[in-house]
Amino acid sequence: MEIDSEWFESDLWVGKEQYRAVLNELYFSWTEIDKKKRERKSVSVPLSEFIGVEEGRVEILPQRKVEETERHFTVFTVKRSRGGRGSTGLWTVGRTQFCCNGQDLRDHWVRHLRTALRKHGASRPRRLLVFINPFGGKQRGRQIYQSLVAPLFELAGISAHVVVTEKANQARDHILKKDLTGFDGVVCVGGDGMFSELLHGVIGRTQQEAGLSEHDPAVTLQPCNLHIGIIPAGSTDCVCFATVGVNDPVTSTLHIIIGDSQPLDVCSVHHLNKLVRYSVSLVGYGFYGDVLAESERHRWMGPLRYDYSGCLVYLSNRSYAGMVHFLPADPQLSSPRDNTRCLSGCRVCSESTERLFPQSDSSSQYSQDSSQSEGEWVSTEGRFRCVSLTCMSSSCPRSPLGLSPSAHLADGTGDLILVRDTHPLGFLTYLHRHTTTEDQFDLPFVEVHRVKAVRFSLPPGEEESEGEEEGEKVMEGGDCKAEQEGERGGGACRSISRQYLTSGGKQRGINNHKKRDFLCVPCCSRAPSVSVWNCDGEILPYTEILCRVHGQLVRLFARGIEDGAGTRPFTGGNRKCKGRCVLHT
Ligand SMILES: Nc1ncnc2c1ncn2[C@@H]1O[C@H](COP(=O)(O)OP(=O)(O)OP(=O)(O)O)[C@@H](O)[C@H]1O
Repeated sequence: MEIDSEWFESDLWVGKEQYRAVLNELYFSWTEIDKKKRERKSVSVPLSEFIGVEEGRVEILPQRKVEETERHFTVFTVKRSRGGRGSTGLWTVGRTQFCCNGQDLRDHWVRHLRTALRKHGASRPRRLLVFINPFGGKQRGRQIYQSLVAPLFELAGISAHVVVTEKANQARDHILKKDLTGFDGVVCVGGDGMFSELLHGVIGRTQQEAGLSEHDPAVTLQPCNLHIGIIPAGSTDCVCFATVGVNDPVTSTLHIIIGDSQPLDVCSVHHLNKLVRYSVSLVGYGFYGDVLAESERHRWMGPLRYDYSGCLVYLSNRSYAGMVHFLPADPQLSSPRDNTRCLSGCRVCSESTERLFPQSDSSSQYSQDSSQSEGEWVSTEGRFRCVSLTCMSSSCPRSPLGLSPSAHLADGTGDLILVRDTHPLGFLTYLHRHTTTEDQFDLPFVEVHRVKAVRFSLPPGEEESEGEEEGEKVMEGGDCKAEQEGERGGGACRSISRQYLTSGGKQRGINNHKKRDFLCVPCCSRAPSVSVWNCDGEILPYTEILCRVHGQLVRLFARGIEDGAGTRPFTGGNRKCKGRCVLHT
């Protein structure tokens, strides 16, 4: 029966059918034996997608139920949910109950399967630090964790230390300051805001340990070893959607359990020599900044505020003067208009690994005082409807292909989209194309560039005043000191955005725009000459910024979007995404 230590096979029963089951070094498979049947059922599960094995007849979800019998064992595997057009990206727990002809054989199977799992699961996490935001989304974080995630972690033999947060930035500070020895990863149960906390914590901690200053825009940041997992439970789960293909807690849990690893580019945002924030999806000025800022004034409206603000901002018909300098990426490697999609196992991303950390002295390139003459920087100026930098496609339910459909998750570049001032109908066409498959870059007033860095400045005479900035909030470890800790919906920059709006923008030190009354009604207020930056759904306190893409800086427990699963709508939560990914009009 036993061939060698890797192989094991015997006859087994599933229900009333008899099967020949085989375990080899890569697969566990079982094939129907009935000789009369023409088409015999055969199932083969790669060990990499094997979750666990239990003695007896066992159910895990929706509730754990165990029927202890001597001859049965139950295996749990990843099961892909299939729709009409193939994989949907949604994973469920596959469960098969096997019956043996005696307890000895049952015990042999359980032992062999557990040994095979241990052997092939070297990259799987054993110990995780989990942060639950009890107030995220529909406030179901705790329930989602207890009913869907914890039982699967237990089945897979993962031990989790759980922290239910009591205030904003607790997760970030915990990661920055506490002993993390023995943890293989950190997981958040919440939305994009919680993910951002983990992102800042993990990056900050790694740089601290490497003795690197995050405030130096020229420094080559140390890639982070600690993986980040996202269990979607927020009102916006765009990062999860973009890296897994769906926002489903069970799917994300299974990606964590099997130790999937998706590297992710991160964009650092600096003002002078201060780190302002990290972003993984959108850094947007003009329209996207205005929509976010405007929506903050209407929080009382709930999710409707995004649609309302989108319409209001569109009707206000604004454009902003600015100077954009960018460092183009190598056009031989990929292009934002090459009609490719970054899918699981993406060739462009995997080939980029070798060239991501060049040993060049690039400090002068990233200085905010650098001019076009230095290096390969390109400059352009004018009036823009919006200036957007995205490190991923930023697809979301309203924009299934995203802000930049061919952007890559981990190739060390971002896509810079410049939408120049145009007539309202032209801009509406641009916005509308995000919701269809029409090429949004095929418009005369739109430019897209694949870049490694971007610097934005105001035209001469409109610069931010340095003196006033001294008294402003200074970012430490990627966030603002002036945060209002514990505030629901926290995030330092969110509190800034409110302060900013109530103070008419004075604290940002904009020279020429003494009072910023933002939008009153579309045409009754004098148009401001500066907008604000929307950085993954948070308002930045500076206008003149330097963005730099750090290739594969962090790793998520994910594998990118599997082929055929890219355009599935959100499975839960609502359809708002705060102009983090794409507009709400
Ligand atoms: N216990 C807490 N109390 C208040 N705020 C918290 C708490 N825990 C985390 N936060 C903050 O709440 C913010 C939003 O959380 P999260 O992203 O999980 O939910 P969300 O519903 O998607 O949020 P939103 O749509 O308001 O951004 C995060 O920026 C986080 O810093």
